[in-house]
Order: sequence, then C-alpha cells, then structure tokens
Amino acid sequence: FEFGTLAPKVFILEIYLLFIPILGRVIATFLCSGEKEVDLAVQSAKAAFKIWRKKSGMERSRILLEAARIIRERKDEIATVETINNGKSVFEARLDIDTSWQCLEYYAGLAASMGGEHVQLPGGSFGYTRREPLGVCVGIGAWNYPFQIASWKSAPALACGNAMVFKPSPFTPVSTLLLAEIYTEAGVPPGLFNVVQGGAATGQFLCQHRDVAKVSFTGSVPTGKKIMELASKGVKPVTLELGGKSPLIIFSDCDIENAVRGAMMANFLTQGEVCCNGTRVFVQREILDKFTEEVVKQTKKIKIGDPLEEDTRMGPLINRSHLQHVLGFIEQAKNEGAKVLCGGDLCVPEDPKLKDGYYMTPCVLGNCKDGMTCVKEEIFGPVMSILSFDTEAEVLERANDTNFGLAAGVFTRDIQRAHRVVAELQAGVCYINNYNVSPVELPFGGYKMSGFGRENGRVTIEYYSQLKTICVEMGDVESVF
Ligand SMILES: NC(=O)c1ccc[n+]([C@@H]2O[C@H](COP(=O)([O-])OP(=O)(O)OC[C@H]3O[C@@H](n4cnc5c(N)ncnc54)[C@H](O)[C@@H]3O)[C@@H](O)[C@H]2O)c1
Ligand SMILES: NCCCC=O
Repeated sequence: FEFGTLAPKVFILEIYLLFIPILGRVIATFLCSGEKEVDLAVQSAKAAFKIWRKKSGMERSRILLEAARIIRERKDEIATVETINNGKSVFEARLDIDTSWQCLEYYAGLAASMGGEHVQLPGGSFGYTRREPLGVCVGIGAWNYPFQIASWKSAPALACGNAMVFKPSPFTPVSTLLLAEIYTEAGVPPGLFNVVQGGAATGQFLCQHRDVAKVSFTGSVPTGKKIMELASKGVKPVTLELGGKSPLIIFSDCDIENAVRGAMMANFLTQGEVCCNGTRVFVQREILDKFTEEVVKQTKKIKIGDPLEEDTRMGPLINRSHLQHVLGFIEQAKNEGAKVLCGGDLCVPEDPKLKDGYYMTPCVLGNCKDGMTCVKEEIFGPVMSILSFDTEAEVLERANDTNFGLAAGVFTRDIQRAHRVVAELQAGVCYINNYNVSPVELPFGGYKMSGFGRENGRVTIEYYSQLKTICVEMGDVESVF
C-alpha cells in the first residue's frame, strides 16, 4: 500500500503498511529507503565488491554452496515467511525455495569454470580474453516469487564476482532479508548482498545511481519501460523479465489427462499470479467439450483457504486492489460474451479468522474470442480463458498475435508437430507436454515486450559479466609512422 510518491531529488520518507493477505490486516509498517540510504547501500556493496572480485571462482563457489546448504536447512521457515507475506500455499512456497537453493548450487558449479580463451596471433604474438564482473548490480523484484526472484538474480551475479543491491516489492519485503542473512552467514563480505526497501522512488534512485553497473528487473511491462529509460541515461545494461499472456495449445491427439493437468499448472499456481502462465488455452475443436468438462471439474476441486495448511492449494491474492482488478476482468469478460464455467467469485473461507483475506474462486471462462479483453491482457489472477481452434496454421497465427512473448506450451503425441509448432511460436520459453516447470539449468526469459536477457542457465553468466580482450606483442612494434 503506497502512500504518495517521492519526487526525484527530494528526500521525503515514505511509509509502507505491510498487509498480510491471509487475514487482510496490517502486520507491520516500514520506512522506505531514500536517496541517502540507497547511496549507503551502493557504497557498502562497492567496498565488498573490491574484496569479492579478487576471489577465485572456487572460493566464490564454496561460499555459494554453503548459502545453498543453509537455504535447504531453513527451507520450511523461509517457505512459511513467503506464504505469510505473499499468500501462496506453503506447499508451493517450498517448491520455490527448492528452485532457489538449486540456483545457488548451479552457479556455484559454474563459478570455477568461468574463463576466457587464448588465441594465437602471427609471429608468436597472442591474445586472450578475461571474463570480468560488472561491479555493483541492482536487482528489483516483483511480489509473486519474492525469494526465488532474489535468488535467481543474486546467484549468477555473485558467482561472476559482482555485488548486488536488491529491492524487493513493498508488498513482499520480508523473505529477501532472510537471503541477505544467509549470504552473510555463508561468508560473503559484509555489504556484498544488500537489501533496500521501498517502491518506485527507491527503485528509481537505484537505477540512476552512478556507481550501479547493471539493473536486472522483474515486474510489469510499463515499469520495465521506465527502468530501461532510466538505465539508458547511464548506459547501463538491463535484464527485463516482464509480463506475459502466453498461449497453451492442446491438439486433439494429446493425452487428455496430461493436458488437463498441464492447463491447471499453467493457470493456477500462486493464485494465477505467475508471469509465464498459459492463460490463453487453445483447444482443438474435436476435444473441446471433453477437455473443458474435465478442466472445470478439476478447478472446482482446488482447495482454497489458509495457505499455511498442508492441503491448501490456493491462498489469497496479494491485496484487495489486485483482487478487485482481477474480478473486474471477469465482469468485463462476461459483458464481452465469455461464459463463466466455474469460479470467478469472491470467496470467504469457512474459518472466521480468514474472513477479511483476499480470496476468490479460480475461474474458467468458455466461449472466449481473440478480441476479448480477458484474452488480450495480462490478468495476473486465477482466470483461464478457453478458445477453440481447427488447424495448426490457424492456431499458430492466433497464438503469436500478441505483443507479449514470454512462454508457450503445446500438448500433442505427434513429436514432429510438437517441434514444428514450438519452432514457430514467438516465445522465450516453450513447453512440450508440460507447463510451468522451471529447471534452473535452462534459461528463462521473454521475446517481444516480455523482455530480454535471461535468468538461469549457462547463458546468464554473459548478462552478469563483461569480456576483456588482451593483445600481447612478442616482437617489436611496427609503427606506420
Ligand atoms: N518475466 C518474469 O520473470 C516475471 C516474474 C514475475 C513477475 N513478472 C511480472 O511482474 C508483474 C507483477 O509484479 P509487480 O506488480 O510487482 O510489478 P511492478 O512493475 O508494479 O513492480 C515491480 C517492482 O518494480 C518496482 N518499481 C515500480 N515502479 C518503479 C520505477 N519507476 N522505477 C524502479 N522500480 C519501480 C516496484 O516497487 C517493484 O519492486 C506482472 O506483470 C508479471 O508478469 C514477470
Ligand atoms: N517459477 C517461475 C515463475 C516466474 C514468473 O512469475
């Protein structure tokens, strides 16, 4: 809940109220970091960077492995904090924490093998390249995967020898502090991973800071554009992990049970508040009725309620205004001719203590058409839109008809068709016969307005390092003068 804004260059403290979505009430207030605090954080990261960059890859690797070990050991505690802060089921939060320590382990594994190449030149001369860190990197996160986002950004950054100042979303400020605590306990130099709290103004101070070498951002497209603009003023490289409206294509020759499970995974994790969700579900006409019937049946079975209970699979949305925003999309979908096949209502769980939380029933919309708002815009809530199609060529054209390009999925038993279709899909991450799995060994990121740069996978090393070329002369200088 943001109070006012901070005009650039004017130092006014903002106060944030921290709501707990499970109960719908304030559990804390905190002050945001202003220009002065941001500068202190960057300066302390800069001092830590001087020590860290001198360490060998093996030394950095050992510390990252120790941090990964501590995260594994504290998994339940971190997952509980994440659930209280975000509202996602604790079952799911534990999976997020798993991909977090796995990410640290993965980049610990790469840290020691980072290096350049040696090139022979005429006359015994030679050249070589060094892969060097960038300096102080900034991470800015969204509220849907707070701990995971901070881990996915900091692990490759630190493995490459950088320092990081991270700003979580003001809606979910807590779990990143645990990550900072863990890095410190694991042995990183003080200040190497700093956390500043706040909203847009704090984020702007970070992006504009002259000692910041790079900005890695996860959030919405409109904010991504602003960040790119700010960073361009200092010619700072940016990674943008932005929103999506991804297609999931279900061909009639698929294994229907798997396709239904895939569609559920593609739409209802974290209350549907997932960037890469496959919310445009294109189903081939021959199996439309059967698929729809089964998806609706499964959706109605999702247990909504206190996300700290083991068998809950859907908790509250992040806050009241977002809940209203999502319900507004459903109202508009009805007005535009979509049919609510299930859900889409406010939900008051039986437990009286949850009565003020931000719960809704997961929704499946039928009779959807390409031009409807629910099909075109990112809803970021538990709302699946089902569309029918007849041919492969037609569905490809329609699937790609969007400015977003984060993810896409296809379900079919025809292996040739599967690869032919994903080759044509304009999306950074494509799934064949599954959806929303995130192995950290594979790069993650978008095409088109869903952003650029990647997280995870070997390639991300290139987004957190720079290449130096050294040219060595073994003979005399042959001057042209
Ligand atoms: N592609 C991905 O990996 C990915 C992952 C998670 C979420 N997302 C996207 O994030 C969005 C939801 O998250 P959100 O509501 O937190 O997004 P948001 O853009 O509102 O905010 C994201 C972060 O940016 C900060 N911020 C806001 N304005 C800023 C500014 N002018 N300068 C600097 N920082 C600023 C916010 O405080 C927050 O920390 C969705 O669109 C979703 O698809 C993308
Ligand atoms: N598990 C990856 C989710 C990132 C997007 O919100």
